[in-house]
Amino acid sequence: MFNEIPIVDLDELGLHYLGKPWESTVDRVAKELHSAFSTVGFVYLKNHGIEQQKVDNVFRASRSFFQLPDAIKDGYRCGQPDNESDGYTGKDQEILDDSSLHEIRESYDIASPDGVYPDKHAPEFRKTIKELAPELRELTIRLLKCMALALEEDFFSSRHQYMFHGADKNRTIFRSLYYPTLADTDIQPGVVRCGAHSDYGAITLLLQDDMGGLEVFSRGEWIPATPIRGTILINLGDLMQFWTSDRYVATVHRVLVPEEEIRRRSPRQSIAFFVHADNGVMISPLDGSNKHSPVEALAYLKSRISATYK
Ligand SMILES: O=C(O)CCC(=O)C(=O)O
Ligand SMILES: [Fe+2]
Repeated sequence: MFNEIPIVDLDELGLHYLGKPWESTVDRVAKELHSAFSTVGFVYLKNHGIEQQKVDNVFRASRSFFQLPDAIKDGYRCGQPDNESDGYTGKDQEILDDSSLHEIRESYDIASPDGVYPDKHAPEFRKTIKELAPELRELTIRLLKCMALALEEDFFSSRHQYMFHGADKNRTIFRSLYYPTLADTDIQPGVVRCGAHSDYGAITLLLQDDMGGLEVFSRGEWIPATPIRGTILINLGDLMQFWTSDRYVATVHRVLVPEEEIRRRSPRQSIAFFVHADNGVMISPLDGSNKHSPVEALAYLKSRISATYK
């Protein structure tokens, strides 16, 4: 079926493979990504070479942080002078869809391996993220190279040199997301886990637990992005849509309050690796068209963040 999220097998492009990948594999993956990004805008990657154990370790360490009392978590709030990009965001502090009454979601952001971690209260958090995030970075470089091939541009990876090297150079963020259990009073119109939005940057790598709930708006309908264990979901952000003159789409997605009581009573976790171009990169349409006005990567991100942080 056309309106489905395809699964792309990375084969020797996965991190487990150390040699040079076959040209035929690179061509196939480039074509499959191109076709998915020009239509549904989301794709599952399999055989990416990142061990599930590393993902599960981040989920476990994150849970031990998110289950702490609010007063402790608030001590790590993001957006403080000494903690501008890294740190905690609580319920309703980031509203992605203006029509939401509440967005019941918490998150913790890290912008570099040596960022600000809640070591005192969640001692495993740092170690588990330092094991996973650099692998997501490496996988991203491989994906960007493939994407550039399909667009006949050897381009994107050189615009992302400082990915996950710190917010002063690049705003790529490793985000651990936590959707707490919901009370009966939360079951009302306008209350969601994550309001409908498109991501802001170039691409997003998303790892979900098995609770489900993510939906993707494609061809006029919401389709579920059902978790497939061992895969990573990839979607595009607005800047990649601008860059490609809308050939690639930054698909809108959301996470609603689950209908089944059992799922409302369970927390949900996910990890997003939001990939941004280096701060000073000017994003203008690669085909030379004037479909979008040039915009600086960092300026665009700041304008979106200031519209969503409360
Ligand atoms: O938790 C999810 O599955 C999606 C989160 C998301 O879309 C976001 O934080 O941008
Ligand atoms: Fe998103």
